[in-house]
Amino acid sequence: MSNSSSPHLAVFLEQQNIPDQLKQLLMQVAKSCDSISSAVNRGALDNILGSAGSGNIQGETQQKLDILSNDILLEDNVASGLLAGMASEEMDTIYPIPDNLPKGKYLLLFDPLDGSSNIDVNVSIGTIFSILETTMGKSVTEDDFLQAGQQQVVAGYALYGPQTILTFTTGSGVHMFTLDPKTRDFILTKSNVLIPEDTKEFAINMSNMRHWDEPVKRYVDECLAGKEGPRAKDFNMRWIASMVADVHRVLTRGGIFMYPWDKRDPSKPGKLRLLYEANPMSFLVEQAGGLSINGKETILSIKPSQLHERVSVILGSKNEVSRVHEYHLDR
Ligand SMILES: O=P(O)(O)OC[C@H]1O[C@](O)(COP(=O)(O)O)[C@@H](O)[C@@H]1O
Ligand SMILES: [Mg+2]
Ligand SMILES: [Mg+2]
Repeated sequence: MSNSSSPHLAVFLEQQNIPDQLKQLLMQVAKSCDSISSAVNRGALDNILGSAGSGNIQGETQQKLDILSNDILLEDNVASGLLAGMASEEMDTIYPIPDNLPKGKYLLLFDPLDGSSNIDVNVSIGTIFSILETTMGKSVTEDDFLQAGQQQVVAGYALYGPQTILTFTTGSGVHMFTLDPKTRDFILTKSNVLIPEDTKEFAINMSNMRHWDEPVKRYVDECLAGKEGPRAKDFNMRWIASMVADVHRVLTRGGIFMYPWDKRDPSKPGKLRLLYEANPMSFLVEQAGGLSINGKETILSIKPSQLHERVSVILGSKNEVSRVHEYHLDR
C-alpha cells in the first residue's frame, strides 16, 4: 500500500478490519475513479462528449465517456492479480481475467458512468461499483456473479459533481472522501454517515406518474397533498436523473428515491440494474441506517437470475420507505 496514489485513503484503509487484497482493490478502484474524474473534467476539451454511435446490450445509446470510463476500469484492474472477473453495464457478458494473467478471488461489477443523459449538459454523474467474492483463482462463469446483494463485501460510488466524492462501505458504516484536485488524494470528509429516519423530500420521475402502480401513486399523492393532506406536512421534490447524485443527496440529508416498476412495459421489473446499480446503493443505504426495497422485498435479499437484471427501486429514509412497503403489502 506504500506506492499508493492516495496516501490518506491508504491510511484509512490500513485501519479497517478487511483483507489486505480488498484494501488494494479499493485503492485501485479509487485510482480509476480519479482518472475518470479527470476525463469528465476535460470533456469537450478532449472531444470526449457526445454519442459513441454504438449501443449496449440494454438497447441504450453509449456515450463516448461511458466507453472511456469502462476502458479505464478494465485496464486499471485486469492485471492487478486481485480479481477473478469483472462485469459492467457496458459489456454484454462477463469479463473473466484471461488465463495468462494472475487471478485473485474478487469480482468487480460496475456502472462505469451513471447518469448518461447528464454527461453532455454538465450535470453530476458518477461511477457505481460492487465487489463480490468467489473461489481464489477460479475461472469464472456468469453464475459466479449472480449473488444476492447481501453477499457484497464492498459497495461504493464516485460522484463527479462540483467536487469528486468517493463513498464506500466495507460493511462497517459508510464513509465519504473528497478528492483534492491538486494532490489527487482522497481525504476523509464524512464518516459513519447516517440517513435521517424522516424526510420531507422525495425523488421520482413524475413524467411517469400515469404509469405507476397503485401503492406508489398513493404515496406520492399524499406527499403532494402537503399540509392539508393525510401527511400534514409539505414535501419538496428533486430529480437529478443520475441515480448516483440522487442517492448521494439521500445519504447526505435524507429523502426517498424511487424508480419503481411501472406499466410502460409490464414485463420489465424496473429501469435500474440490480447487480451494479441497485445492490451497491442498497448496501450503502442500509449501512447508513436506511432501507431499500423493490416494493415488497428488500433488494439485498433478491437472488439474481441474469447479469443485467433490472429491478424496481425504493430507497432512503427508514420511515418513508417503510410506509411505501406497507402500501405495497396493503393492496
Ligand atoms: O431518464 P430517467 O427515466 O428519469 O432515468 C434516470 C435514471 O436512469 C439512469 O441514468 C440510468 O443509469 P445509466 O445512465 O447508467 O444508464 C439513472 O442514473 C437515473 O436514475
Ligand atoms: Mg446507471
Ligand atoms: Mg451507466
